[in-house]
Amino acid sequence: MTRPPKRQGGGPRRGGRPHPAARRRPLDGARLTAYDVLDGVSSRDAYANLLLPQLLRERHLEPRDAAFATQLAYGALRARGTLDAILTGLVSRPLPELDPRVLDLLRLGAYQIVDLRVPSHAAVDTTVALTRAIVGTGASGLVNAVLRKVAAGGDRASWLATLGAEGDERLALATDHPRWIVEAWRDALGDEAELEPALLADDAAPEVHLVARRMERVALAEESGGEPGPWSPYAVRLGGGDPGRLASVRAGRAAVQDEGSQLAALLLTRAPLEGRDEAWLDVCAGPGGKAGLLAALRPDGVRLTAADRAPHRAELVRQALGGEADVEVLAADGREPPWGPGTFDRVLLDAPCTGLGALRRRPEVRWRRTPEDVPSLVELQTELLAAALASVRPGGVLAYVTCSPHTEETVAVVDTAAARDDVEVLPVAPLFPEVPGIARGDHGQLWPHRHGTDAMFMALLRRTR
Ligand SMILES: C[S@@+](CC[C@H](N)C(=O)[O-])C[C@H]1O[C@@H](n2cnc3c(N)ncnc32)[C@H](O)[C@@H]1O
Repeated sequence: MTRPPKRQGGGPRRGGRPHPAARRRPLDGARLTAYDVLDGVSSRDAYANLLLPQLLRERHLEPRDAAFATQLAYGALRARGTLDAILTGLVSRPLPELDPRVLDLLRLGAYQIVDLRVPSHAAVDTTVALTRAIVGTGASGLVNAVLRKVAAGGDRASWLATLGAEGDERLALATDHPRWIVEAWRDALGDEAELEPALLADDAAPEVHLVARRMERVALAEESGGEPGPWSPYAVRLGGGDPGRLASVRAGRAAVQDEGSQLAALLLTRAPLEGRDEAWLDVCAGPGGKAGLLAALRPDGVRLTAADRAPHRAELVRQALGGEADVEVLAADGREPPWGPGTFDRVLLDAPCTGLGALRRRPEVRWRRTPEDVPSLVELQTELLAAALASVRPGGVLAYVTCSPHTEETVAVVDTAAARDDVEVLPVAPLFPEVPGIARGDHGQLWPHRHGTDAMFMALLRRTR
């Protein structure tokens, strides 16, 4: 399996407002911005998907430079495992002993050489200039020498051959995933032939998906220049551009939302219900993506309650639902809810999780998460699910959703709940006849290589009494 060819980056360009490091001579704005993102992630635990847009706004990069900065920053963060494996053999000291700024500069330069195939003189010269400005002349010699060796080793395919990795180690390096995530995806997929395509799809930059919440999707497609999404009747997929500029998005009639998340909200609305259908609950609603779609899709007269434990996330939900009638937003812990048992007819539990299915959007998260994160999340998910089931009236339904396919966080959590004698599992796939390949046993599982969405898991449970 080969990686899709990636666009080549250009040479030095003019940037926007100068960085402190650029006082003496102008530096390449795109590469400097990418470096600042890598540095923020390494030194301050910043989130790239928040830091990068902030820097792009502040620096007023031209669209082409902004696109290159994004490709560089996200790509180098995703590829960290492979880049470090290459650099380890070329630096005399262990990588953690290097000045962290030098390590990030080496990663940035090496990424351009092995993955973007930027001409090596451009990649080396611009990185050496950045090193001189950011760290000092002393470090630039090391960066120059190491990057020349990276260039001499060729592209990623040549380097993988040189590193001699086999089996899961090769898969991990070829697809930019830590090995434990490779294993978790294999376990969840259950199909070895699909594993590499799945991981490669998880390593590609995602399209932007929009949701038409309070407007016709055809009008949104026209306004945005996008195409209707294949699965959700409300989805529009965009090839590029800044969705924040769209009048419909600014007015709240549309929003950015992965098509998989749209299907998760749709699942709750499609679940068969007997009797009353008046009260819906979104237990873990922040920042309000699915609650926004639920509010738009509910029949007249349905009251929507949306909660989140974190007050600032509840505030984001309030903003997302601004102007909607019959909604209540609460800052509340779903394990000790302020509402009574059996209050709701339909409940969505979009549980906090490792996010292993949404790695495309958060490039550094794959290296931040560890297997040790899983047990405490499973405990929280199990408690939240038990409490959420208590909030459903007999005959009512609950959708349990995670943006992770990890079996412990998904099937195993649902199995524990389904062992109760007042709960039955409802099959998901029959509710989505238009979505092939969604069944994971009785549950639903979307995949980036099959559906072009995040790897979203969904299960449907009914309270029998
Ligand atoms: C996966 S996110 C929800 C995403 C949201 N449904 C959307 O579509 O925008 C999980 C949320 O659960 C919240 N959360 C974590 N623990 C919680 C708890 N004990 N009770 C309620 N919310 C909790 C987190 O603050 C986070 O906002």
